[in-house]
Amino acid sequence: MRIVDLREVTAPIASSIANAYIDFSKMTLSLVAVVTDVIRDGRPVVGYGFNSNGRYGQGGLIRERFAPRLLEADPKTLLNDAGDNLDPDRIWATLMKNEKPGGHGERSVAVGTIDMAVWDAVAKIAGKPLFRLLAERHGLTANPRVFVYAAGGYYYPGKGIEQLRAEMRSYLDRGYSVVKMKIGNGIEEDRPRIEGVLKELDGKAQLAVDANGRLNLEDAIAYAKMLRDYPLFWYEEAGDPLDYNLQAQLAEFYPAPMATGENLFSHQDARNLIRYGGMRPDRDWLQFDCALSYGLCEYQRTLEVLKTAGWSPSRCIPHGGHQMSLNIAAGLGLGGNESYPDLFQPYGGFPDGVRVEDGHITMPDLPGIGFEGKSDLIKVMRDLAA
Ligand SMILES: O=C([O-])CC(=O)C(=O)O
Ligand SMILES: [Mg+2]
Repeated sequence: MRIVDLREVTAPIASSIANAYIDFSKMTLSLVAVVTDVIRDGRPVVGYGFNSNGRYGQGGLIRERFAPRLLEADPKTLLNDAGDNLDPDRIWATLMKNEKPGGHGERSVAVGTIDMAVWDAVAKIAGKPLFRLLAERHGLTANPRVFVYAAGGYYYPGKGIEQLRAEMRSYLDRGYSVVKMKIGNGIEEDRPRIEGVLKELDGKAQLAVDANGRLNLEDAIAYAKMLRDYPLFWYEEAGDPLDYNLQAQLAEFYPAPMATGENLFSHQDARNLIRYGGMRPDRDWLQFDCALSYGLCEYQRTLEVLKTAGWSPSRCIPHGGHQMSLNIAAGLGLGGNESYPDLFQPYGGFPDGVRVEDGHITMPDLPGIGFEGKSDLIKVMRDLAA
């Protein structure tokens, strides 16, 4: 049993949306295929992975550094003790050989993308949905019903409050109970946007707001004072992701739930947020996204760090809207997952036929991560592996 190839293609996921920090006019992602010599149902098992939006494709790093490391390794060193499957942690250690600690950034995206494909292959070789495999490995009971919320509400050229309200209405109509919109371009602009959306929701769903790290301490506090007039689901990523002091100070001005963590890419950074960011385990939310942060092998270490600090995995609702985090949520008891109903296709979203009901989806029993159940996505994946 061995990995015979690792392929990468950098693909566009560009759109004309913008948050308070970046626009997505040149956004890309890496799609990878880990091809094995294991045969299931008459064809070789191929694991697939991609990074989520917000960081760009990592073709250079994957092709120059990580794929060669994996393909040059003695295949036996990448297997589990029983020799009947690949071992994700041994593969992870091989990928990260001769990498210094610290400075977690783009390489964490490259490794997270490959790691997703490896776990997909491992669950397919085991013949199980990844969420069931994960639950078994951790001695837990899987729960295929997962909370999801609808993320959107971007700034968009020429987009007025009426369009924003219509967008949010469409999420309500599709079964979501929590929706999210962007803020951070200025209180004068954002207050009427928030009030318009709340009016549209009319108490039938809750609203989360996301500043994408745009605000300095003074502005983050000014926003906090404005936002606490409204019953929000959460106030997300007010300031720079590494400014733990800002996050900690904000709690004095904002008693309601806050969320952050999508731009922290290692368990060490997650631990610093918990140690120094003043995050409150009884109400705040952690959004670490394995596809940007060294993958599920690292995410399991992050969950250990949280446990040690007294945090439940149910406080985690990852960023990114991909099926990998849906599997982790269903298998390891996270609080849910993000979803972008109208963006980043064909990568994000759910297998065909999966519907949102009362803000939840139910995972179908598909081997691996479940990409084979999403016809537009598996088509581009198979094109890469062909
Ligand atoms: O706009 C983005 O970069 C995505 C984002 O923050 C989120 O989904 O929370
Ligand atoms: Mg965000």
